[in-house]
Amino acid sequence: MNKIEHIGIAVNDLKKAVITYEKLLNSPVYKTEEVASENVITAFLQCGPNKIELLEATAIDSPIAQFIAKKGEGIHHIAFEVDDIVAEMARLKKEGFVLLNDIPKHGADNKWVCFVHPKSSNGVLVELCQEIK
Ligand SMILES: CC[C@@H](C(=O)O)C(=O)SCCNC(=O)CCNC(=O)[C@H](O)C(C)(C)COP(=O)(O)OP(=O)(O)OC[C@H]1O[C@@H](n2cnc3c(N)ncnc32)[C@H](O)[C@@H]1OP(=O)(O)O
Ligand SMILES: [Co+2]
Repeated sequence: MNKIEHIGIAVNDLKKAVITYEKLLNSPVYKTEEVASENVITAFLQCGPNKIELLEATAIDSPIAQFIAKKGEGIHHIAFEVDDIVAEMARLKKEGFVLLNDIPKHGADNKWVCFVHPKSSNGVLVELCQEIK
């Protein structure tokens, strides 16, 4: 894995969270994008070399709605950049990690993504991201 690609934060109200994080980071949102397959709407901010992804649920069965119902707003996942997501998925599967999708899914910000179950990674939901070229 190359580096942390983004940190995902689950929020109740994206518009309000954008105002808060733009003030906090002193940096504007550079992209908002709905990902219908995940039932989320996202907003991205840059903080130096790092990215923050704010996520609001667009449906009650969204993973974000379920997370907030159980744990409240907060850090939802850490995403790591990889060069070859299929190879990395195979490596992690062989190491015994539980992958939440068998083939890469289309994520936000022009990425292929795959999730690792938080029970496999000490209570942290991990996302693998590969840029779509
Ligand atoms: C916008 C696209 C993309 C991007 O490009 O960046 C995204 O980031 S999309 C983000 C939203 N999508 C996802 O999260 C997809 C993957 N997530 C899932 O498949 C599920 O949310 C889950 C992780 C399997 C949890 O679903 P749930 O129905 O609750 O599953 P389980 O019953 O198997 O497990 C429950 C267990 O896990 C704890 N949990 C749930 N979510 C998280 C989390 N984000 N971080 C840490 N722990 C989490 C939950 O509290 C339960 O724990 P126990 O109560 O102790 O059993
Ligand atoms: Co993400």
